[in-house]
Formats: sequence, structure tokens, C-alpha cells
Amino acid sequence: MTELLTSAQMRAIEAAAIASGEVTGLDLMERAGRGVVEAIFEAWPELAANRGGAAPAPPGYLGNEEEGGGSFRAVVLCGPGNNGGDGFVVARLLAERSWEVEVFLYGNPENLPPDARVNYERWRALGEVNPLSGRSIDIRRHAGAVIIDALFGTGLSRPLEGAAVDVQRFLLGLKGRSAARKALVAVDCPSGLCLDSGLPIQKGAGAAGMYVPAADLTVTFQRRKLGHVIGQGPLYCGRVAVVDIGLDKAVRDAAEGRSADAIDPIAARAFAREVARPNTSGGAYYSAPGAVGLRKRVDLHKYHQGHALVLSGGPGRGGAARLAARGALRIGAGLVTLVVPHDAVAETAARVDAIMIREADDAAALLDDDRVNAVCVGPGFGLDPRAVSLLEAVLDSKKRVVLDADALTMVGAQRHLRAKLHGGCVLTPHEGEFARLSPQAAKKLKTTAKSGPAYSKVDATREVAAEFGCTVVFKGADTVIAHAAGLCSVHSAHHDRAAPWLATAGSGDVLAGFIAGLLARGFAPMQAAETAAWLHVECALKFGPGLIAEDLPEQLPAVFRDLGL
Ligand SMILES: NC(=O)C1=CN([C@@H]2O[C@H](COP(=O)(O)OP(=O)(O)OC[C@H]3O[C@@H](n4cnc5c(N)ncnc54)[C@H](O)[C@@H]3O)[C@@H](O)[C@H]2O)[C@@H](O)CC1
Ligand SMILES: Nc1ncnc2c1ncn2[C@@H]1O[C@H](COP(=O)(O)OP(=O)(O)O)[C@@H](O)[C@H]1O
Ligand SMILES: [K+]
Repeated sequence: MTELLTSAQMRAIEAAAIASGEVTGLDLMERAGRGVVEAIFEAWPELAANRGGAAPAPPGYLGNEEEGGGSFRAVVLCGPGNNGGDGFVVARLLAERSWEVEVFLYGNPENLPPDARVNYERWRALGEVNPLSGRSIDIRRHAGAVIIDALFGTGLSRPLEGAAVDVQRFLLGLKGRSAARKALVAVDCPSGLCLDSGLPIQKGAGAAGMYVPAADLTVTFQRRKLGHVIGQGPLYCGRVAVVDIGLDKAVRDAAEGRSADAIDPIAARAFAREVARPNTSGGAYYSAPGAVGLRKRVDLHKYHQGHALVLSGGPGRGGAARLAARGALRIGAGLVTLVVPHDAVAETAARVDAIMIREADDAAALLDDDRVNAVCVGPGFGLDPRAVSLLEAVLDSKKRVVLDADALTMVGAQRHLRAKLHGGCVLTPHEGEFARLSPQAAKKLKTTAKSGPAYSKVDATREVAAEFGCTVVFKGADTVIAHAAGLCSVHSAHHDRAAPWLATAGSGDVLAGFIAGLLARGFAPMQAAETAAWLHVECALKFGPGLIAEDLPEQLPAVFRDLGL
């Protein structure tokens, strides 16, 4: 499990580590700056070539004919806080490697915080510091340079203004000619981005207030922050490198509630986590008793792998439920039964084999059957009175249930249904369905943030999970999963897990089926949602472009094989 931190958590962890005497702020800043330099060399190994001594002949792209060429170049943009302090360290370390480094400061050096001030002075022993403005950066001189954005990091509290905006516009190529830079490297985050939400802090809606140039590489410290993985963060940040600055123990102490005063005592619940590759052990043979993993135990027959019901709509509308049922079966539920209205039985029977079919009139009996231990309701289900009363019966049964699509619409609109939700419910809204569940949270999420931290998808998901008392899976390229008690995890399908092919009709139905299948296998709601979200994206990655929803469950055997199951 890897924690995803908010800015406040990172600050508290840093403060706790410094207070414990294990490390000083100056040490952390030095490690941070060094980490940025190392991450640059890792990303562009050709830049690691000149270590001290004479400058090497420049590669073609770095050549500056007017000046006769020379060493590698960096332009370091430093802000008024410790993010700027990291920038001064980067400048010094690159200059020590014979880079040509030009440093700009946004703000007054007198007002720099102490550690940043120390590093400002250390840099001043090597070179100049220019005041920052869009005009002060000469486009021609810096062609081919690596630009380091160390203006603002976790301390961003309001929209950029003045020279900071000028320079952002310059970097965006909005002012004059865009510099043909080698790379834009952001320290902690591209400045202007809120690290809690992945949303820009801006004066107004639309382009008028937003000048965050997208980085090629963002280097952050110890752990990713939420803003790197949710909202627009992944698009602005580019590749994100995480540098160890020696705070690993401090992070774990905080997340496991062992820190002293500096961190909230309910910290363990306050920390979000990245959804990880699932546990492939499980069952009494493989891990602690009671733990559930993906591996099936050799001594169990199908009735021990659970029985999932998938409730279907009427004739011509059963496709979504069939996709969910196929997903539930492939992910390993022992039995899957489609529950269909009488007039849709023939049509359904023509389309499925291993999946069983029962008429909707039998629903009450099925819900009374203790062997049925998970239900999926919503995909293609309908909103008519029959659907409402079936949903009511499902919720009254207190069985673990995935509510998707039409079921979410009904729950959003009907207070009495909402009152029946319980801890075994998993709601899987996309953005539109989320707005129906909680118009207030959706509105806050869409409101332009004029000060930081901005209200985030994590805040919104947690809020609705707590209000409804169940697990909520707020889908999207950034899928946020929250439990009523505050636990929260994020699956970010970006960079090496980018699966844009998942934006295809019916893929959400398959996800609902995956979750229901895992619930049937005994996974707890949160664990089922996390595991299903990971497998869903893994199936999409396995198939690649051209994917349609039907393909997703069919990738599971290969994905399971890759997991060593
Ligand atoms: N927390 C940690 O553990 C570490 C933090 N480090 C660095 O320190 C950074 C955080 O430093 P700070 O807390 O000083 O925050 P920042 O350096 O992000 O910025 C804070 C300063 O900018 C001002 N400010 C905020 N928004 C502004 C705006 N729109 N226009 C003008 N001024 C604005 C604030 O009043 C404050 O003076 C991190 O992002 C990271 O780069 C690293 O040195 C390593 C360790
Ligand atoms: N760009 C994307 N990258 C990764 N996953 C995505 C992307 N867009 C959508 N998804 C995923 O695809 C699924 C779509 O679900 P949903 O919107 O309910 O579709 P449908 O109702 O057609 O089944 C969700 O699991 C969502 O997380
Ligand atoms: K920055």
C-alpha cells in the first residue's frame, strides 16, 4: 500500500520528522534538490554526460549557434517559499556539473523562509539571481534549455499573479514565440496546480484564469500527492518521479497512527492510498486466516465461491446485465444467475450458457436464499415501479450489492431507497450519476477554486460515502474509491496504466459485474472495489486499442495467469 498525501499531511510529516531531531529542513531540501537532478538524468541520460571539468560539445538540439554552444543549460525559476529553495539547490548542483545555469526569483530574497534563504546564499556564491518576469527570459538564449519550475509547490494558496503569470504564459507559448526547450521539469508540481485536487487554482473559469504549463517530468518527494493522480493533475504533471528524501518512516508512522502530536490521531483513515496490484495469495493456505485473495483454494467447490445475482431489465435491454454477469462469472464467482422478467427469458436464454437464468418472479425466493451472497443491480435495469420494488427488496435483504446505472438514478431520486443503503452496498457512479447522487458535492467539484486547497474528487467521494454509509466508486480515468468510515483509495489510469479504450459503452457494466463477483467470493466491499478497478484496467491494457466491453471479461484468464494464479 502506498499512501497518497495531501499538502497538509506532507507538511505535518516533515514537521514531525524535523521535531524528532532525525533530520533538518536543510537536509530535506538538499535531498530534494539532489533528487530532482538525479531524476532529470534518469529521464534524459544524455544530460548526465558532463560531470565537472570542461563542458562537452553540445548535442545538436542544445547547440546555440549565436553563442557558439557550450555546456548544457538550465533556467531555474524559483518561487518565494521552500519550493524555490529546492530550485536553488538544483541550480547549484547543475552548475557544479558545469551546466550553464540562469536563476530567476519571483519575490524578495529577504522574505525567503530560512532554509530557502540559506540555499539562495549558497547559489549566490556561484551565480546571479535575476528578478522574474516573462520578459526577463530571453527566448533565443534559452533554446534547448531544461527549464526548472520551482515557483510553487505544496504551499500554493491563491491564483498566480503578476510576473508569475507572465512567465507561465511564456512557458505555454502564449506570449511571443515559444522557446524550443529541451524539457520542462516541475519541482513537486507544475506551479499553479493544487496538489490536493489536481485542479488549477485560478481567478476565474476558463483560460482567462489558468496558466499551468504541462511539465514533461514532475519530481515529487517521498510519496505522490493526491494532485498528481486525480483531476487534471496527471495531464499537467507529465511523468511523475518520486524521490526518497528519508521520510519513509515518518510517512508510515503517520499513516499508521504512530506519530506524536503533529498528525491527526485519525490519520490512518485520513490517508488515501494508491490501488495496487492485487493480493494473489489468500485463503487459509496462503495468508492469515480470514484473508481473502484472488487465488482459489483447492479444497473448495463452486458453492464456496459464492453465488451472484445480476438483475436484468426487460426484452431488448438485457445486454448490460449480461455483460455484468459475464464479468462476475469470469472473475470467479462460483455461480451467477441472471434474474430477468418473464418476457425476456427466451431472449436471454439464447445468449448465455454458463450463466443461469431465473424469472424475476423468483427474486424474493432467491433473495431469501443464504447461498446467494452478492447482487448486482442497475445496468439496463429500468426505472419503472417494478424496478423500484425489486431494488427495495434487494436492499431489504441486506445482501452485499453493487448499485450501478439505473439503480443509482433511483437512489438519487428517492429518499426512501437511500435510507435503505447499508455498509454492504457499493455504488459505482460515473460523473453524471455522481451528480444525481449528490448535486451539492458535484457542484463544489465543478466550482473554480480561487484558493487552495481546492475541493477534490477524493473529498467528494468521501463525503458521499460517509453520507450514504456505503462504499462509493467514483469512476473515471481517476477512479476514487471511498468507504463510509473514511478509507479511500485511488486508481489512476494514466501514464503506464493509461487505458483510454475503457471509455466505451458497457465497460462500466463489466466493472459492476467484476465487483459483484468478488463480493460473492467473499471480498469486503472496499477490497472488492479496489481489486476490480485494478483488474478492469489491466484487462483493458491487455487487450489494447479496439477494445469493446465484451472483450474485458475475456482478458481475465490471461491477466490471472500473469498474476501467477
Ligand atoms: N514538506 C517537505 O517535506 C519538503 C518540502 N520541500 C519543498 O517545499 C515546498 C513547500 O514549501 P512552502 O511550504 O514554502 O510552499 P511553496 O514554496 O509552495 O510556496 C509558499 C509561498 O508562496 C506564497 N504563495 C502561495 N501562493 C502564492 C501565489 N499565488 N502568489 C504568490 N505567492 C504565493 C506563500 O505565501 C508562501 O510564501 C514543497 O513543494 C517542496 O518543493 C522540500 O524542500 C523537501 C521537503
Ligand atoms: N479515459 C479513461 N481511462 C480509463 N478508464 C476510463 C476512462 N474513461 C472511462 N473509464 C472507465 O470506464 C468505465 C466506464 O463506465 P461507465 O461510464 O459507467 O460506462 P457504461 O455506462 O457505458 O458502462 C469506468 O470503469 C471508468 O472508470
Ligand atoms: K513547482
